[in-house]
Amino acid sequence: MIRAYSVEDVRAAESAAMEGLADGELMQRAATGLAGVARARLEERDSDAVVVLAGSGDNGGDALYAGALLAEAGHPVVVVLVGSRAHEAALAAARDAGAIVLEWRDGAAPGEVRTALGEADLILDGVTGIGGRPGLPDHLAALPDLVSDDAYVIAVDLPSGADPAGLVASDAVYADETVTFGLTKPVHLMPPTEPATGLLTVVDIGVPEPSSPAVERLTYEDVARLWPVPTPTDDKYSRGVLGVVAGGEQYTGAPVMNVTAAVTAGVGMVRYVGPRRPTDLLRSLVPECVFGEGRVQAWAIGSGLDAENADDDQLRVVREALESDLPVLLDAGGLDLLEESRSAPTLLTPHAGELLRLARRLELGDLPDDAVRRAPVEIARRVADHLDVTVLLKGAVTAVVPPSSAGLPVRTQSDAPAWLATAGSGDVLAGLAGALLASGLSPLDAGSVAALVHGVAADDANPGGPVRAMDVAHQLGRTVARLLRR
Ligand SMILES: NC(=O)C1=CN([C@@H]2O[C@H](COP(=O)(O)OP(=O)(O)OC[C@H]3O[C@@H](n4cnc5c(N)ncnc54)[C@H](O)[C@@H]3O)[C@@H](O)[C@H]2O)[C@@H](O)CC1
Repeated sequence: MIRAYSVEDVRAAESAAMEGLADGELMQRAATGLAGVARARLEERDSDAVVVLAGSGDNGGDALYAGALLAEAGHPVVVVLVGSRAHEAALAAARDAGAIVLEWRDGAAPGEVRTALGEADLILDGVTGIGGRPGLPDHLAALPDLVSDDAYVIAVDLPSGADPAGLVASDAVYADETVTFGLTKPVHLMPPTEPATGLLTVVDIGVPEPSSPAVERLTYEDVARLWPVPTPTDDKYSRGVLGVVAGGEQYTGAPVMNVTAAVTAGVGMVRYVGPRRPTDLLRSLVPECVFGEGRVQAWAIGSGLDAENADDDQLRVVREALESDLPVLLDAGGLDLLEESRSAPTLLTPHAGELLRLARRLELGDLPDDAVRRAPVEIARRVADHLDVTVLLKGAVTAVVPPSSAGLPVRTQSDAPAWLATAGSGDVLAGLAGALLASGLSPLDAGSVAALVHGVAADDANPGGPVRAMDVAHQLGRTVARLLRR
């Protein structure tokens, strides 16, 4: 498990670590680790010229001390001071080591700064760290255009401009790599900010780990730990029966993908409830599936289901499922059918548009069109709290957000190649997560394990290339086996 801690917890842990250490010791450790990574990247890339962007705070201090170490090692270093102040001792160290010092404190970039940025092989971005407000200072808006495409950008602690809490989207430096100190922070793992982080490298500076993370990310080991592996005494019922209510006469593909995914992921049995055409199709395509009502351990409801034109039988079964004490997953059209909170485990799997529609239907505050893009986890949290459900918000970084009442951290996963953004992949995810709910996992575990396995299976199905949803569904069993074997 990868764990990230809130800025307050990071600051408290750093203060605890500083007790008994000489003044500035942690910053020296941070700068030494940062300079070590920077030197390795310069060497790997057979390159030389370094530019240090240094802001007003301690993040600028880290960057300046690292710049001093790189200059001492013989690299040409240009320091660009971009804040109203600079860390004095660190700046003196950089000067003493031979760095050239330029200023770009406001307005357009001076010519010599443009030249330095255009010629840099490696840039250390030390504008803001965990003390940063979201967004770049106005005068740095043009920064991305001034950086050569060939330069390797290392963000110091976090990409400047990105919200340290990872809650809101903003202008930020997009780094190739982020070197963070001691602890991972939410900015590195959350949907609106992770894309700016690049490769994440954690340098140990001796900061103790706080007790409760704000964000978690599952690794392959966690999948091996959480996956419901059958024992010799299991049978198809004890392994979990998933009921699927999906599709209709017009939408026949979604149930095929739900059911194929659940069967391939190894659920004990799947029962499908739906009208004639999807039923006939499933009979020929997924012979393992059984049809009609019966006992189930969880429901996956809503993929390809048009709530307004749904079959009466389907609507009745959905009503009964929602009133039952069984776990329910609601996807796509199923999201329109949830009116109130239920006491049993419930997992919603919207994409951004569906989450916005749902939050608006529930009248959860002022919600402009870009609300979910700007603050995805906050909007998911509003829905989770209002309905007391877990919300899995699908995206390049998928967030699984439990209700605040659960007292659990958000989980985020970014295992999927961009190729997975294709019609039907959400139906596969719903079938997979539903299978895990049926085998007894909590909504948080089912959602996060499903998100990881879904993403890895997409890559396994066709590494580095396009992938169709059905291929992901067919790949699931082999990917699970691979992850369990590790
Ligand atoms: N506290 C510690 O023990 C350690 C801190 N370290 C470094 O210290 C950093 C935190 O330092 P600070 O608390 O000084 O905070 P920062 O260096 O992140 O930034 C604070 C400064 O930037 C300005 N600022 C913030 N947002 C801005 C924006 N959007 N536009 C323009 N200016 C903005 C603030 O007014 C302030 O002057 C960490 O990220 C890390 O890099 C490391 O040296 C390791 C040890």
